[in-house]
Amino acid sequence: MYSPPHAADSDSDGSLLSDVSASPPRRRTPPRPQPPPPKPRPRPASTSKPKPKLKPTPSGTSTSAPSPMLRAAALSDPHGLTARIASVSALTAAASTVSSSSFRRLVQSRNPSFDPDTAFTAPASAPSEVPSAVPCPPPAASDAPPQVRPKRVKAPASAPSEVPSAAPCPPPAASDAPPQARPKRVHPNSVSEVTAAAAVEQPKRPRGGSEGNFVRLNINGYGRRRTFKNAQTRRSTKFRSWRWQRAAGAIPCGPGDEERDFVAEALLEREKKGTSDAVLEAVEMVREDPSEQNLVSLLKAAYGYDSFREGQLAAIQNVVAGESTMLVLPTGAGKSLCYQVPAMILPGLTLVVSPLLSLMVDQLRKLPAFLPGGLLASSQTSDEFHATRQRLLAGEMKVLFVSPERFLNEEFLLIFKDTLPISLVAIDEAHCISEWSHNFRPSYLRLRASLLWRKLNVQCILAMTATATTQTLEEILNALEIPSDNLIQMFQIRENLQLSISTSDSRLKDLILLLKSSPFADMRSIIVYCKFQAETNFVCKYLCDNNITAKSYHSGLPMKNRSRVQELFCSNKIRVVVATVAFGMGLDKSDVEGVIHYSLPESLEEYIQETGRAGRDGRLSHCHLLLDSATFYKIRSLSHSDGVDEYAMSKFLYQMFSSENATGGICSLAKELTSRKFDIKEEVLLTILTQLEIGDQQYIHLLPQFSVTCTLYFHKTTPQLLADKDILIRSVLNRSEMKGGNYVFDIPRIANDLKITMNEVFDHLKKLKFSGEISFELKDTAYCYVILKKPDDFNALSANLTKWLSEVESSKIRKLDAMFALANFAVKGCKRTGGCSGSQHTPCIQKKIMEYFGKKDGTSESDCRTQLHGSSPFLQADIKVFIQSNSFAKFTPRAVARIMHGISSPAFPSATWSKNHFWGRYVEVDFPLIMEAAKAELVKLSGKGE
Ligand SMILES: Nc1ncnc2c1ncn2[C@@H]1O[C@H](COP(=O)(O)OP(=O)(O)OP(=O)(O)O)[C@@H](O)[C@H]1O
Repeated sequence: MYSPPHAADSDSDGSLLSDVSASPPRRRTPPRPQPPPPKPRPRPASTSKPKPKLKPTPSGTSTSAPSPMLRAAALSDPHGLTARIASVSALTAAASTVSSSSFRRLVQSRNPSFDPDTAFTAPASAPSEVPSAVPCPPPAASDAPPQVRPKRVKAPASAPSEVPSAAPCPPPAASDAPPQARPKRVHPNSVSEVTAAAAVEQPKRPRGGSEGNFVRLNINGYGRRRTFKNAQTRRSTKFRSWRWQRAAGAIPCGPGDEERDFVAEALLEREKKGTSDAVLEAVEMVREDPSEQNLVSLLKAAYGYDSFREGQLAAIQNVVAGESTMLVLPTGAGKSLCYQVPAMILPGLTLVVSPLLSLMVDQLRKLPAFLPGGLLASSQTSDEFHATRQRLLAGEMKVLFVSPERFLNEEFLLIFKDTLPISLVAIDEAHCISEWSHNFRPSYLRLRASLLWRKLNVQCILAMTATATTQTLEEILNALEIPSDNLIQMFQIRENLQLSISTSDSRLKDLILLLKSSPFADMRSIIVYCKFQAETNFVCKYLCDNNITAKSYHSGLPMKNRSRVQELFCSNKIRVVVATVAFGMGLDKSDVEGVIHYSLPESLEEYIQETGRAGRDGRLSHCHLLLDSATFYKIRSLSHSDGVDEYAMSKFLYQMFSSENATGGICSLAKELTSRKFDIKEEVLLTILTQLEIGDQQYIHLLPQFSVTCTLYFHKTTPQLLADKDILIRSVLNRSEMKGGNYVFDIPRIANDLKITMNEVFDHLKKLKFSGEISFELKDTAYCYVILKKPDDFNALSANLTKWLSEVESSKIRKLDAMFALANFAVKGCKRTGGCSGSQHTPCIQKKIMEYFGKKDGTSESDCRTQLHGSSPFLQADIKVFIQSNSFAKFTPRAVARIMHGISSPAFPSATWSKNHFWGRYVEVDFPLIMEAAKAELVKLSGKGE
């Protein structure tokens, strides 16, 4: 058996707001060559020829074309800030002075009373160890012993391009520059290497992890050559300019890597399909009269299908008529068609909100050719973002896929303000909006009708999901202000699935047995679902050792490997995929014949969704669940990893709204540090912050996440001299701490001082860096927010929030209990009448599922029958020994209970605590019981201590 799982093992692509990784891990891009910041290098031999140094050209004499940086900046600055700051060449030596003066104008325009000469006290003179524009040592002879290299600073997680060179030397000579980074890789089909190179040189905007763990992709499909195989493709639509532009390389190419290639190919594949006259004519007909007949003609012309499936026509007609609609269709029933067809018909843009990048990429790939699409994710470079924006503004895109986190980004929202009409917002996996759903995501919480109407002027909303209880549906309808009459709901489990369950004391052996006997032995495509990432690898290896070829799939694997597994599976080259829940969303393989649940699903919703991957072609398919109570206890334990104590909540709120944090100013909370300090998981912190923004009383305005701690290195001018010319540097010098001889400061604090945004601070630093004056390093990704109102009653607020979180936790546990109760009923309670026989329980499972989804909170009476052990006679004594033997740690009752259950938490991570003798020892005892026992013991001990 594998060792007890902990948070890091699990994987549910967002199915838990807690212990599991919601989405694929972000892949770090390798550090790129830095434009000016120099590196200390060994002296060249005195005999060697002096190499020409790169000298900045005086601005007045420069005749060269504008730098790529400036060209890109012109595209990329919605506020015109870049243009103002860098109106004179940023490459010139005088650039810092020039940009400083325009920056000064910016600051004064924001803050008319601001007087830079009096706003700050004179900057403290730099301590002697400050590397203030120290002249670079003369080049060393090549055979001389190399000088000690200053320690290289590790690239900050969120801004890989900002790796500073620690030494204050001028830029190195171009010719002898050592290789600083991996050579740039350009997509073989790159349309324009020049523009690709420009993109490479571009310093990047720092990003936090605000959009989940998305990998970085060129999701706009640049860097490939457009081939017109079909003459009809060329002639047709109003979107032609977009295609020609790209073919001509007018749209810059991003640097290619394997992931980009993968997406580019997906887009190419889509475009090859072409557009026909029949489609255009059919669209015109529907615009004139959206009758069933015309819509079916369009369906035939565009997709080749003869008729709509159940629910599709009604949903499409509603949307085309501008009526917001909630659509619940089983997996594989064809929900995508319900936004694609309206996107062809409606005049404006269709925005599709999707929870996972991989899902967006799949959906983008599946868009028909006549629907030009694009994608915006946080992992994109600012070039890619601005290129997409250009296409949007030019009306060259009909469908845009975005992650829910985009709605935090003002720059994104501004694209649509007044100019770009959005005809439809389609929210995929809409159940993520509801905290009562099986897959709640805090970032979905912000998707309210008020935001969509107010900020985006959206004309219609289509919410789509495959599974939702009545309570979840009510919440979605409320949040999106969809009239309940516009709920279109089909039965949630397909009739062609044979469902069976058996108890298992030895799941591995039983799995082998299952796979080697009928009906699974004859199947070509089977998915085995596991709960934890480590489990998938382990099970996969076991299958392979037993001559069953299998591959594992989970979100911890590199994107490339995942795509490969999916590809091989779809082309029937792998028979068995052992996967976490990450496998399946967007998987459109119609002939999966079997689904085996090696681990108990966390809810009936999850069970339906995963079994729904089988038999999408309508043929009889089989789904089997291996039930063991050990897994149930483990998963149930993990459900307690999100809970927060009222005490911790109130301390957290006091810090958020502390007197240092003024109303109206930008505040920040470093994610990792805050999470550890209050022992609250990062996802839960985000949930609390979102709740403070969208609750009855709006306390804060949430900003995108940002790396807020900046370390500054000066290279040319001394800090004081630069501060005289540049008010931002002046503010920095005033607000910095000296660490290791460098200036370290908090970006929000500078932004507040100068009354500008954090992006504006960052843009200005970039300008100075580009002129060779400075380099900088960013770290500490933080939640950023502006306080709108401080709470009047902290205690009441923390009590409310704690109660709400505890209800969410209970709801999650109830869902798991309902799943367990159903499985238990099938194997123990079912009388095997009415069609059930042996381990086959399709009728009774279907009946229970109907009951579950019919009830308001999705639970049934049998849920309470879940038998957790009562307290153990040794519990109290063990807790006492545990606390006493770890007296160095500051325990709360919750922390003790988590350790006894083997649950990792930010302050008590499994890496440290799983070695403890008591780790996971009481996993079968009810969590609240352990908390109570721990509380009693802690009170006793603190009484003795006094
Ligand atoms: N009216 C139709 N006739 C025939 N096939 C259809 C029809 N509508 C959709 N399909 C096909 O059904 C398949 C599944 O569609 P789609 O991916 O949109 O399902 P879905 O409901 O979004 O599934 P999931 O919940 O898994 O994302 C696709 O291959 C699609 O082309």
